[in-house]
Amino acid sequence: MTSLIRSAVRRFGPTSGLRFSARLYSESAKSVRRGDATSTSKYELVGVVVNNDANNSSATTNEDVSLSIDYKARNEPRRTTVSVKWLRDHCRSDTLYNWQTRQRKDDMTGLSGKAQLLPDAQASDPLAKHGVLLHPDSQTIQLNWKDGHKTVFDIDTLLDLYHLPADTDVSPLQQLWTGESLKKLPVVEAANSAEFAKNFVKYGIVAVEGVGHENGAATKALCETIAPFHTTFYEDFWVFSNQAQQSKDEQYHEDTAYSNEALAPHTDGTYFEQTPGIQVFHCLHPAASGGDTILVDGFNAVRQLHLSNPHAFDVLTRTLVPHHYLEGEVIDARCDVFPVIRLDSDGRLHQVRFNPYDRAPFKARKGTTVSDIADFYKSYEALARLMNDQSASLRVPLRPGTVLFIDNYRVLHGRTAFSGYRQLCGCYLSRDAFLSKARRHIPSVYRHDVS
Ligand SMILES: C[N+](C)(C)CCCC[C@H](N)C(=O)O
Ligand SMILES: O=C(O)CCC(=O)C(=O)O
Repeated sequence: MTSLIRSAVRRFGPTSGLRFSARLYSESAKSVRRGDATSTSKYELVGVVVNNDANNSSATTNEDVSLSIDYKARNEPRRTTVSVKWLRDHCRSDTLYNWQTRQRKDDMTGLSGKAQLLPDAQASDPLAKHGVLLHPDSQTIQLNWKDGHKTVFDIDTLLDLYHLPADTDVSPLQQLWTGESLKKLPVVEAANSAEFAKNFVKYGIVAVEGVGHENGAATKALCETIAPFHTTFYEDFWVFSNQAQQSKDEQYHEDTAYSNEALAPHTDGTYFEQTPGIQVFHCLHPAASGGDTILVDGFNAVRQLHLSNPHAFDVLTRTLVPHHYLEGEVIDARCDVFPVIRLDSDGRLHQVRFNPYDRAPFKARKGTTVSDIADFYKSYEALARLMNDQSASLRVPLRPGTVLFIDNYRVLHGRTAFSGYRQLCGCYLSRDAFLSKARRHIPSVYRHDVS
């Protein structure tokens, strides 16, 4: 079956095939890309091959059919192959897609039966015999389905929906940094503002100055204007120090954060399934010496790892690492369902969960070999070295009045050892709630380019 179709395309050749099909199919299909109809195409549709990928190649109604689409990107010939099920599922016709709400209308109970092309034995064009029509004028591909529905994709919309973004590993709104490139904390006038949101999304850190520091009250009030608390067993808001154990006004837990020891860069809450998304620090009483805050762009470090040691990157995106929080013998929290590097479905960096201190015992798992474990340690160590590379970190002596907001999905924090009494207040805030409100300030993060 495939060989027949291929030869048909080969006989006419993609371009001539296009001319051929142009002769047969003059109607211009309605492009499914909404918005500026005059936008110039990013791609040039060259040709299509219908592949019947089923073993029993005699089946004509087999749903294991795919289209290989030949196109040009910046005049370079490319090919992508897409299942007809995908094409039916992503149809943007008003019948199958609610353009008002940008939601599909189908309940997915019958995709297999619906994703069947309608052959046309009378057609002379080899593609049309399989229910596929090319419309070169509108650079579109039309699929005629057995249930009578017609799907039309313009080549740009199809490829935008189907392909991963250009090989960028972060959102275009994020700017990765090192201490050397960023040099200082991004400071904004007001917390609940567009500037605050844009800087938080861009750098993963942002600070507000001039906040009252007699106690934690002004900081807490400020945080409440930004997002709901992400409450945990640490409660909503805290004031803590290295002498908290002796103080009735400060929160104390059995954790090195409540000491004067140095803390290497880490993210908090790796032992929660939902990691606290925003970490807030306000130093109310600086140490006699030391106690500087260390900040590292974890996404930048992970990108360096991807470039220098792709195998280690791969290991850390797929090895689930257990973390826990213990108070004495009691395990207050444990999570072992996430890797250190979480990618989103586009392959972009979504979250770094890196806390060497809070890792739980690495249990021997079925199917995990000793060399897998050795591989993991080599990979984790490689990332740890990048996270602790001093040239990568931004060192900030937090002072009373300056409140620091950290994206705990991306930026790691730590501190240098210190002497004397050092008091901080802060909290975790809901990152989802914050980002959902931020959309009015940074619409391009959320607006559909192609829905
Ligand atoms: C922020 N606050 C002081 C409440 C928590 C301190 C404990 C942090 C814990 N080791 C972690 O990394 O998650
Ligand atoms: O004391 C600091 O500056 C940071 C403490 C810390 O890492 C934490 O509370 O998670």
